[in-house]
Amino acid sequence: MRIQAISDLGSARRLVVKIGSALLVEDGKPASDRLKSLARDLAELRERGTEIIVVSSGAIALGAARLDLPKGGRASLADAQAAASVGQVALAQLWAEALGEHDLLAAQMLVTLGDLEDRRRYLNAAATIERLLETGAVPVVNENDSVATEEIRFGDNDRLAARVAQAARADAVLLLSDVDGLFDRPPDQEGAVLIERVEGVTPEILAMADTGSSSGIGSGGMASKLEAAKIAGRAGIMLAIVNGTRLPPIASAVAANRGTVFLPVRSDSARKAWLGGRLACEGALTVDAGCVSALARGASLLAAGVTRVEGDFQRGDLVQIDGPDGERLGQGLVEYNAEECRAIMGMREGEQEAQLGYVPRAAVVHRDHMVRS
Ligand SMILES: Nc1ncnc2c1ncn2[C@@H]1O[C@H](COP(=O)(O)OP(=O)(O)O)[C@@H](O)[C@H]1O
Ligand SMILES: N[C@@H](CCC(=O)OP(=O)(O)O)C(=O)O
Repeated sequence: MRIQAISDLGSARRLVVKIGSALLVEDGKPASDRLKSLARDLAELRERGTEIIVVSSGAIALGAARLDLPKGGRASLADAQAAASVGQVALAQLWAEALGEHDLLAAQMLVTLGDLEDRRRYLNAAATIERLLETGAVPVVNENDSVATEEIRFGDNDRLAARVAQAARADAVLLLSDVDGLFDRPPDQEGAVLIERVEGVTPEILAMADTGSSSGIGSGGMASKLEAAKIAGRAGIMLAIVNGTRLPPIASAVAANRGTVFLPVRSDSARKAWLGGRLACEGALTVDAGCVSALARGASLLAAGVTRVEGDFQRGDLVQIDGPDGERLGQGLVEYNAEECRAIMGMREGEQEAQLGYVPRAAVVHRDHMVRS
């Protein structure tokens, strides 16, 4: 069944539920009533046949309090990593107890960006989730903050939740936040209006989100939720943002049918969805206007159309593809390393072999390994 509305969520075959720090941690302590109420909601969904995967924030907020470290953006990376190490133990214990009250077994999965960027590791994570669900356990996922560095981390569990939903082939992602959904401007501004339904995360939609978290605890903000909606949408997965402050968090939101629903506008193949949801480009190729038209027709990216090469990437790495004005056109797996790309850019096929020293490949980025933004 395609999930088209918040009121449909109870019919989802497989649902990823993400809960932010601002809901789970209050003044450095667990919001126990809310966690217990959420666990009851999840147990009821399970009873009715929905498989559940939880993505839970809160490790840094809990750990920072226990270590008496600065919270939010003021914390250093080392502080955040130390806090996450301490907080994750507490967070896992809280989930084990809350789900255990309903005879549900919590299964902790800590993932790094690389676990979902690398295709082999992505499929490995997908297999683990599948096996856990088969056993009846409830995967409780968080970023492995204690080892994530600035450059290679999700940094927010919204996009992580969308990537987990892709890997798990879920029907929907539910982001529980401290706001009713996406408003046409930051909700504290005069006249802000709730956007109830979005089909396609356009630049206009992205512009509505003021980055950063209002709670000062969370790190995702609305911008990361919109990026998450784009990632989910590529895989044909609906994403909803609802207010999780009311108890019971999910049942209240489903009954009210209030929030923002992002409906998928395409359904790439599983591999293309994985490729489109990748977040870590190792370089960028700028192409000319002729190439922009060719890519729009579904062609591969040829060296003749490349006007600029940025980064120091290897063959097989993910690179961003930009138009002449810097607009992001898409991303894909590059067939040459950066040095070779610089050597053959702008050249027709016949000129390339002399530069490469071997017969050139069909394209710089083949259309089968490319997704458009
Ligand atoms: N256009 C917008 N619509 C809704 N919320 C917005 C918007 N722009 C900024 N925000 C802020 O984003 C916050 C939600 O993000 P965040 O605090 O990270 O929550 P979470 O802990 O769920 O990730 C809201 O509390 C709100 O103040
Ligand atoms: N991995 C981090 C959560 C990062 C995050 O996305 O937080 P939030 O914006 O509160 O959902 C933690 O456990 O604290």
